[in-house]
Amino acid sequence: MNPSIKKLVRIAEKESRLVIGLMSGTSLDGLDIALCEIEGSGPETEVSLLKFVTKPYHKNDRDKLRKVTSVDQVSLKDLCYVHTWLGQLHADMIIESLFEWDIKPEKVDCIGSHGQTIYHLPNRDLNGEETPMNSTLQIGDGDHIAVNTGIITISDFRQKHTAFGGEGAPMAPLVDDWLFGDKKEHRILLNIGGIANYTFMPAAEVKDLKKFSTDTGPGNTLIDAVVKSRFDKPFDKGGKIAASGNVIKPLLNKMLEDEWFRSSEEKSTGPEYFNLKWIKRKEELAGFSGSDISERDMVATVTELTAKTIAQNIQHHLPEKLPVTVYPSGGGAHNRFLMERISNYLDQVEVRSFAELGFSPDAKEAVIFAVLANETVAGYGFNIQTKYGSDQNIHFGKVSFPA
Ligand SMILES: Nc1ncnc2c1ncn2[C@@H]1O[C@H](COP(=O)(O)OP(=O)(O)OP(=O)(O)O)[C@@H](O)[C@H]1O
Ligand SMILES: CC(=O)N[C@H]1[C@@H]2OC[C@@H](O2)[C@@H](O)[C@@H]1O[C@H](C)C(=O)O
Repeated sequence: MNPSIKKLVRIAEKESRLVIGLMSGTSLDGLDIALCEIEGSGPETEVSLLKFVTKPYHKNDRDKLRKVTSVDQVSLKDLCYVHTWLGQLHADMIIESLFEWDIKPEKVDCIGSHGQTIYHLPNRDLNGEETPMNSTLQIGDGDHIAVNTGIITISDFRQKHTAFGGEGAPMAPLVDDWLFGDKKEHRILLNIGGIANYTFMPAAEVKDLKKFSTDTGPGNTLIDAVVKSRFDKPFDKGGKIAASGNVIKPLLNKMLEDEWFRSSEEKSTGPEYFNLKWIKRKEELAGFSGSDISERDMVATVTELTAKTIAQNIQHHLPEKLPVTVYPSGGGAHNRFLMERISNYLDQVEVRSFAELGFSPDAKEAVIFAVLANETVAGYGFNIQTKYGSDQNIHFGKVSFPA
């Protein structure tokens, strides 16, 4: 037997595994690395987060990634190179972190790597011609991570989802209830990354309510884009700029009329859709020209749009008056003004710190990819509700061996 397969079987049979989860999000701030001890699989999965770090991308790294991420035109030469280079960079970051934590790579059973989404194209894409299939593309090659760390690596999780007719996102909801569901409390896990998404997990004791999850639209992506282009800062710390501006109502209303917000089913999106060009189109539709709206008012307006679209989506899917607790994660949870605005719209919910669920909110997505990898190696997989996938269990990701 291939010795690598033999090793994989041994790992699958262990009672608990040491798994590294990796997430490189849309805001390109760095690579999140979560070292987890995972016992069991499926709904019985238990995770202890042993170590967590975000290894920041240097400016040069970020520039390389920006050249190929969410852009319409790309040089194939750049793309080919960045795919390999990023796998190598992630491997280096893992080795460096393990060294800093004084943990030998041989101790780690496997890595679950999300990679970098460079384009996300659900067929509902509304920017131009409709595509007949959902597609999405993540780079940062798994073989390079496996070879350069010596650790079995599972990567490219989203393709199987699209192969089964799904949009390839959001995937966190697949395991959110295993890790964070509660018997008595109705919970919402709200992640505000570049894009915002949430999972509504009804209390397990209540049988007639269903889990629901979706992207809600922009998280930090429009706020960051405006702040970067008009203030030359990476983001609006604490939402201070937004708090000092006025919401331009006619523009906000034009934005809210966007077709993407209309459908109330589970859906996904990305910065390919919500970006500066999108804002410019809405300005024109509302009868403004580029210089009519002050920088601060523009940040206030896109912050209000973000808050309102998150809150409206949640409200639409919650049974009236149901008491729900929201646990926010992702960088946007640090934007105090944005969080205040969301709470303002949602009077039936209580907001509590995600840390009460056991670990830092910043680690959540990396932990999710550790759990998805654990499931690929040792679990029964997922019965997902897509066009073709409701009567069989499927696993996500591709396995790369170090040799
Ligand atoms: N103190 C803060 N105040 C306001 N915003 C903040 C703060 N800290 C982080 N953010 C926001 O969070 C962003 C980073 O969030 P995060 O790391 O969750 O995104 P990501 O993982 O790249 O996104 P995604 O989940 O969409 O892939 C920053 O770009 C910024 O907009
Ligand atoms: C295509 C892609 O990378 N989507 C990300 C992104 O970041 C947040 C939101 O948009 C979500 O759809 C997804 O990530 C999380 C981890 C998910 O799949 O659940």
